[in-house]
Amino acid sequence: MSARIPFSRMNGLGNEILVADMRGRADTIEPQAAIVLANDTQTRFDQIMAIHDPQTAGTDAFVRIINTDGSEAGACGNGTRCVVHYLSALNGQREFLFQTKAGLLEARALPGGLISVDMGQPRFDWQSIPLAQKVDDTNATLIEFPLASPAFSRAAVVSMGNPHAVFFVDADVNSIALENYGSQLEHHPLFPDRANISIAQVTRPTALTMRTWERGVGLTRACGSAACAASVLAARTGRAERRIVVTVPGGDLIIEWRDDDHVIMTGPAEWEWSGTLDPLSGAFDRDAERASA
Ligand SMILES: N[C@H](CCC[C@H](N)C(=O)O)C(=O)O
Repeated sequence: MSARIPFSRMNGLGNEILVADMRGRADTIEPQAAIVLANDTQTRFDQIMAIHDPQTAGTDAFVRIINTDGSEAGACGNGTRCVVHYLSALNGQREFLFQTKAGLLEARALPGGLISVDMGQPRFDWQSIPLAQKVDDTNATLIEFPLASPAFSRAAVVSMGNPHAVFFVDADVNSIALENYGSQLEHHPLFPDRANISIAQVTRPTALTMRTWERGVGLTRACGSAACAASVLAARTGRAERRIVVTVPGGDLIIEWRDDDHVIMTGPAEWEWSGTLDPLSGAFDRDAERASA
């Protein structure tokens, strides 16, 4: 019988996150446990952020990112802010260095409650995204996806530690039925590791609005790494400045693509409730309600 795992149900602008504290343990949350948690209305999640003991000197933790379908990702902006909120509430620490399977992420709890994450440098070369074949990206090539929809068919692509395709549109993103095309595009043969699919409308050089169909999840209310991807691609294609407010269904993020090529994402994280879970069965219980952390 494995000891139960402390976890917190949180969200980053409505991106539903379970933060599981696996530190001091050698086990993981088994796939069947993740399926049970994903199918319970109380614990359904877009991602599980599993905090493990550091694997590299100088880092605070190794963080595994698990999507609803059990697939693992290399980046999760909203989830990383939730991990900062969780750890900072435990011991007051405000500066963190996390390792994920895509690299290192510096993060900081700011005065006033917002959290900023250095999401690293964007990767534009086709092998890093990855794409199944070479695509000339000298001008951030827009790749043609002949779709039934007249609303969008040409995407720019980038990796933020995870693969993103962003379709820039002139229409209100809430008027486009992304759910009708998301799965087909997520699984497009050009994306050997699948891809996160976003539609984005640049409304001013310093503002864009977007929605995302997430790889391994589907439509979500926010996707932090997609907000970074859309901002970088908007700047790279001359649509926007390098510091921009990104509006997603769950709220606003501030994204800055710094001159040192690092992409800084700043936004909130919200604690909802805490409990413990069984890593084998996915059975869980909730702690007595307490004031928000
Ligand atoms: N579904 C994404 C991982 C989570 C990204 C998103 N929740 C974020 O805030 O960045 C992927 O498979 O690449």
